[in-house]
Amino acid sequence: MARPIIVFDLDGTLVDTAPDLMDSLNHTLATSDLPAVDEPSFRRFVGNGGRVMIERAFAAQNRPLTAVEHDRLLHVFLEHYSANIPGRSRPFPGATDAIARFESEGYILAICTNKYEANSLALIDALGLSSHFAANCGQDTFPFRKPDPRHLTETILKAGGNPDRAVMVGDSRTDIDTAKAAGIPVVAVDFGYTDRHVSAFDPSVVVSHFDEITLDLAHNLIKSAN
Ligand SMILES: O=C(O)COP(=O)(O)O
Ligand SMILES: [Mg+2]
Repeated sequence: MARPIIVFDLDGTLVDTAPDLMDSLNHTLATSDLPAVDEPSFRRFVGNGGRVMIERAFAAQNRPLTAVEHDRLLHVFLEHYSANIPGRSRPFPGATDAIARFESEGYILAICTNKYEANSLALIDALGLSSHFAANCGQDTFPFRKPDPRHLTETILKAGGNPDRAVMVGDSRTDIDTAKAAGIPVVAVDFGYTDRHVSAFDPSVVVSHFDEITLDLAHNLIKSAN
């Protein structure tokens, strides 16, 4: 039987990137004379990549944003963010133990993120975690991205996995919608970046710590999905 696969979202799930994303967003907004966003606002803006984050920050202040300015700001954001990797970003408590747990059980591990692929690769590398992941697919890896379910299914295939023997772990509505559209069970963590509690989006299960993502839980989710 094919090896099972566990696919992690990155920002707000595997790694607490909020301090750095927020620094870069605020640096970017300052170049347009917009005030800095606070943490609760940031949590509403993140989840669909840098371009959408900037768009939402402008919309929240009722500030118009031209396409040219949007492009310029995305460039400023990405320059600042990529120059500061890994910054203060660290894996969430229990994340590296969970990686070891699933790896030693023979699971394939992968990342499916709406970060740009280069930034996802650089961050995971800077944290010394690259060797654990068979695939690390960002918003620009394929011509589609979360919530398009193909971002998840193609990540699984690229990692050498089988979508019928897969489980996703994510922190946002985007992840949950993606996994559900792909017919793949999804564990929602409740410590990530979302303005509404993840239970509102009807994931397979909600956990508050990586220790709760046991081998039994993953096994049962995969079994019940088939
Ligand atoms: O950077 C974002 O906006 C989202 O990234 P994620 O898909 O890893 O949560
Ligand atoms: Mg996320």
